[in-house]
Amino acid sequence: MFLQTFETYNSINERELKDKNVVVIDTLRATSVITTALYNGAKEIIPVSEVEEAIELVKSLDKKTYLLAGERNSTKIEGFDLSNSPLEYTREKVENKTIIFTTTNGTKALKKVSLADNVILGCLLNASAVADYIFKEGKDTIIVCAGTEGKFSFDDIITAGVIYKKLSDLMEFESDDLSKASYFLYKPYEENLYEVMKHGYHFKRLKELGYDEDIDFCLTVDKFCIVPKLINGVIRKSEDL
Ligand SMILES: O=C(O)[C@H](CS(=O)(=O)O)OP(=O)(O)O
Ligand SMILES: [Mg+2]
Repeated sequence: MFLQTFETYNSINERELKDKNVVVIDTLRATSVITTALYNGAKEIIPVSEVEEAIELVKSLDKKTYLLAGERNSTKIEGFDLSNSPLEYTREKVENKTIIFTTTNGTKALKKVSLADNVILGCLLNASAVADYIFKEGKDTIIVCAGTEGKFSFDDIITAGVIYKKLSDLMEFESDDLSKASYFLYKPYEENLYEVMKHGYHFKRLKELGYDEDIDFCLTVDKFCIVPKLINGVIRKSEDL
């Protein structure tokens, strides 16, 4: 098995994704939100790139069955039901709902890889479940970090390093330099991820906005043992597919 890591989705050549596992990471906060929503009983999440697309899509849906969710500039979009804070995705709110979801980085990364035939979502919350999935699938794997505003983002690369470490506990594999770099960046801080995460632009931005509880939640390793999977533009728990 060969593991390759991309620091953002911009540099992805979709033809490289065929017949591979693709893991999309947006730890702060989109893939953490999606993992939490599915764990709390959401039926499915439909990622869309643009706000207008989300609003158009729900016109054909029964209002009782869906929620409009996401952010722009890290804050809830006017008229939407939920923001991009995982703490809002409680069972009471999301159970059995279809969530139409758009964010700045994560949903764009998901759209970019949507033609691949095996796309899963990773974050710190489900890192071990993702490593276990990759191990069982046994296929060459590409980790796609959403990044922040098209650039390298600490939070995503550190998460890739955590998944690398957990995968190396399960199997032997070869990897590219960025995969190795993600591991060596993470390893000295494995007992306290804050000590490295706190230097990241995205972390600092969310902290300045007062999203401390979101950060604490998203930096919790292995809170959930589920793996979200994107098939035909819809994300559901892989365990239910
Ligand atoms: O809401 C977030 O955390 C970010 C938006 S920003 O980069 O902080 O403006 O969106 P995400 O798509 O979850 O990275
Ligand atoms: Mg992010």
